[in-house]
Amino acid sequence: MEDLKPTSVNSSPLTPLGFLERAATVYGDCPSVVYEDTTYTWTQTHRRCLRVASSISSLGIDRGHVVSVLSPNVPAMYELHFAVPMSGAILNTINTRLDTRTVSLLLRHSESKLVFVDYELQSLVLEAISLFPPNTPSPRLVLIANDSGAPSRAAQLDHFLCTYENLVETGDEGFEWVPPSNEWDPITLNYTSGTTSSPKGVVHCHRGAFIITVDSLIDWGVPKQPVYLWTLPMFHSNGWNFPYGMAAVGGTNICVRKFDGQIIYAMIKRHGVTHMCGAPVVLNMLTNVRSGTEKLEYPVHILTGGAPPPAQVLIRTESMGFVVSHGYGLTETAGVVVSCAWKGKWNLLPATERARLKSRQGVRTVGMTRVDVVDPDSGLSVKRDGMSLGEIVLRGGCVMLGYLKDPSGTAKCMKGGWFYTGDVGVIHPDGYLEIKDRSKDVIISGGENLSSVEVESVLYTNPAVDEAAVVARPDEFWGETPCAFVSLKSDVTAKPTENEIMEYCRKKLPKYMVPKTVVFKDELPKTSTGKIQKFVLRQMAKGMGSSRLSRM
Ligand SMILES: Nc1ncnc2c1ncn2[C@@H]1O[C@H](COP(=O)(O)OP(=O)(O)OP(=O)(O)O)[C@@H](O)[C@H]1O
Repeated sequence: MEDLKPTSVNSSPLTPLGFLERAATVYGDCPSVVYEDTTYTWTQTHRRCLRVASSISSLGIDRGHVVSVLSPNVPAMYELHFAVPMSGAILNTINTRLDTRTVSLLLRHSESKLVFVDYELQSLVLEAISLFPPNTPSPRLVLIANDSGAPSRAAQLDHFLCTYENLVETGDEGFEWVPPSNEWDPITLNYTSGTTSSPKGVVHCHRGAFIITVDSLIDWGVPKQPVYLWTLPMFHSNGWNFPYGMAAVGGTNICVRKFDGQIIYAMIKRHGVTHMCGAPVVLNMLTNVRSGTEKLEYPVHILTGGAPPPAQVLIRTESMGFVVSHGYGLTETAGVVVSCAWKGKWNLLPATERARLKSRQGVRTVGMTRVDVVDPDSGLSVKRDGMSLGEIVLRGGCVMLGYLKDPSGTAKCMKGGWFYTGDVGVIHPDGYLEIKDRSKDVIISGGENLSSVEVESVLYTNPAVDEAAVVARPDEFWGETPCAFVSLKSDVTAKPTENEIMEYCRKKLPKYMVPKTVVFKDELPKTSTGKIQKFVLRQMAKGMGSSRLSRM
């Protein structure tokens, strides 16, 4: 059999871009993208993407160039996920809630040649470019005009080449899109959300994007033609690659510019939404605007990840009629690579036990090669006892190529055949993995490693608590002690005191894990993807000085 080798017949580069043409053939007259009063079909979406890709090409954008997009989840944002790489370029979606200085830095770092800018974000981008040092080439700009198609009143059109719709109109729908010459060609550049550090430029290739897309559909059990509500920002890790996934299964993408709990329920009712994704904060939103007695008319599937979902939040969400799946991944893996694969027999367990099991991150998805938890010193696998802590390491086809222009950062996390996640976890005897913390968030009190996530999950069981985050506060004696930041539910009449919260924890946690400080806040600081910014809280806790001194 040695003479049997890969040939051009069986080794075409893997890419998710081909899903679009197939969707147009199979689902041509079915809805592809719905936004306010506009509905496109898959035939239209296919043609619009080809037109935009041809226009991008005719602007001189070529293989390997970076094209950035700053936009909420509107149809142009969806289409650009195909149109940009179809022109051969690399898609760089930028977090729309970043400050001017960071956007400026990212545009320079990526050497972006062309930037698509939603009309609401034009001043952010124009100011970001004005911060470029002299003699730095500026990218050209295309305006994604307001929803009626006309440039907004305030649009400073003279800064822009044209509008997005101009590119659609003047483009060629017979354009032969540029396939990757090699499946390892980059397709996307995403800057991490910066929960713990300054953003790093994660580069993924066509092959990785193909693998994660197909893998995520299988893992979540997405059927053909789902109705998918875009509650996850597409700028965040390319919406876990579901823009490509929806083309693969001919789904309907329901786009929304902004949303809250009420809007989500209205969209579910209006469009018959079947699937959506979101960080645990989205689950919280859903349970805060409705009482537990108002049930959904039919089950809606929600995939949550991006931060640990507290068991209590899972219970509340499921009791409203949502079917929650839980996945874990990083920008560096392009989406969910570990998930809490559900066993039918667990349905027979009481709700609290089900939620406890579901809050575990789980096992590798079928597309991943290996996942392990290793001892940071020896590099050996930790015991599968649900207690031995180690760092979560991953290996598989959708791990990034590396960080852009950062060989030392890349080498630090990709070594010895593993990607080191920086997350601390355990493996339970049944083989399911559970995150205990990020290495930077672990609290070391009196030499004891303490999981902030475990303390938080107890705080979430307190009926008065809306959100909770626990960080280290310096302590002269213990080194560090847990400091809890808590926001209370708006309808709480008898607000608990600091001591009452501590007393509550004392009943449920070992002494060393009980927060020694409780700070009440109206709201906890979050990233654009709804993750609590622990580094901000850590700074606040540090600013309070030693917990020991403050109690003297
Ligand atoms: N299901 C989950 N449970 C617990 N934590 C999760 C889960 N999914 C993701 N995470 C956390 O989110 C991290 C990945 O987040 P992301 O790639 O969006 O960037 P970030 O880590 O927030 O930003 P930065 O790396 O700049 O700090 C993981 O390393 C993990 O800590």
